Amino acid sequence: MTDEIDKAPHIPVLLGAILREVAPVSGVWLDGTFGAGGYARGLLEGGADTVIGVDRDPLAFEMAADWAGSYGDALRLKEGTFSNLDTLADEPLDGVALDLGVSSMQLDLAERGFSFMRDGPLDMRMGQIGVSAEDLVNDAPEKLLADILFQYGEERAARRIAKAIVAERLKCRINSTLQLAGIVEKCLPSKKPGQSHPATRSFQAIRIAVNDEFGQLAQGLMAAERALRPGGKLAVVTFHSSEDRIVKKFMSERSSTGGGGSRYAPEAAAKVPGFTLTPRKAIPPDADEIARNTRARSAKLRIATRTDAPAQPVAPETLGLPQLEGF
Ligand SMILES: C[S@@+](CC[C@H](N)C(=O)[O-])C[C@H]1O[C@@H](n2cnc3c(N)ncnc32)[C@H](O)[C@@H]1O
Repeated sequence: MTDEIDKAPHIPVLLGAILREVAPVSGVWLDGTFGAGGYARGLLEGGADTVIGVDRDPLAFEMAADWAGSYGDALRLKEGTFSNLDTLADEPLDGVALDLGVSSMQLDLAERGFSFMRDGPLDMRMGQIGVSAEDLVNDAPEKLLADILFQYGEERAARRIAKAIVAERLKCRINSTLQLAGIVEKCLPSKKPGQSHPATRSFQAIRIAVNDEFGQLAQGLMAAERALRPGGKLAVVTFHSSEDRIVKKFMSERSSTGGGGSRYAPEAAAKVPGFTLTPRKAIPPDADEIARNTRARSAKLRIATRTDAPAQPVAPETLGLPQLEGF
């Protein structure tokens, strides 16, 4: 099955910027999105003593089998989700890196069902457990489908597409990627040159729902706060605005002192920041990186440095996580 994977080397996004910003790299890092191993290798070559490579997709480790051993004990691979990354590390961490989304290996394999360009079963699960895209598309109530398309894909035609999906599934089960892409395409004006494929936002939304990507991210950021030692670095690369909003809100909430108590509201205790923002703003890829790798176009890197304050959970509302009724 792995023959379908494009043999062109995977180009890790914003890895150079991470290595530059956190320099000198040292100690134990956890790469929570191992994928093709680009970050893990970069961190090891850049000075990390150990990298714990985590991925929810066992394919990532299958694909690394021919090179991972050359790093000996310095590279430890663990199948799992980064939402509980603190339980996957045995020692306080010097760094956590997250490079969100799907890998090109996953997109390349038609049978994984991520791509509207390749016909395959409507699966979209990064790990091989849980509800698939086929289950969601055929069983979810119309309102929930519309909410998913709107909230997770920012798809303005969400209601129209959800209605078309429900009409189609009354006739036959929707079970292939091209079948779903066709339904979406019929609801939208045809693609003009330079525009993305009409099904892009719907596929993104359904993938995010199937893999609970926003919930994973929120939990993963809190788990990183628990796992990092004082001075440890949290580096997160996102690819769309909803993901970046969650990271930005988390980092801003956990790096603020929140005004603290005042004579009018003495009960509002000052917050003790778990991170400082280093740097304060998101780092985009430079023109060279975008020219080399179009996937980097929409990427943003945010980095925060752990303080010695105890870790504190952050409520989902504070992070602006969409609350979907019935999901
Ligand atoms: C964009 S790729 C990472 C590419 C990697 N940085 C590299 O340079 O090769 C994202 C990877 O993260 C994995 N992933 C996504 N969400 C995850 C989660 N919540 N827990 C663990 N792995 C996850 C996916 O399965 C995929 O392999």
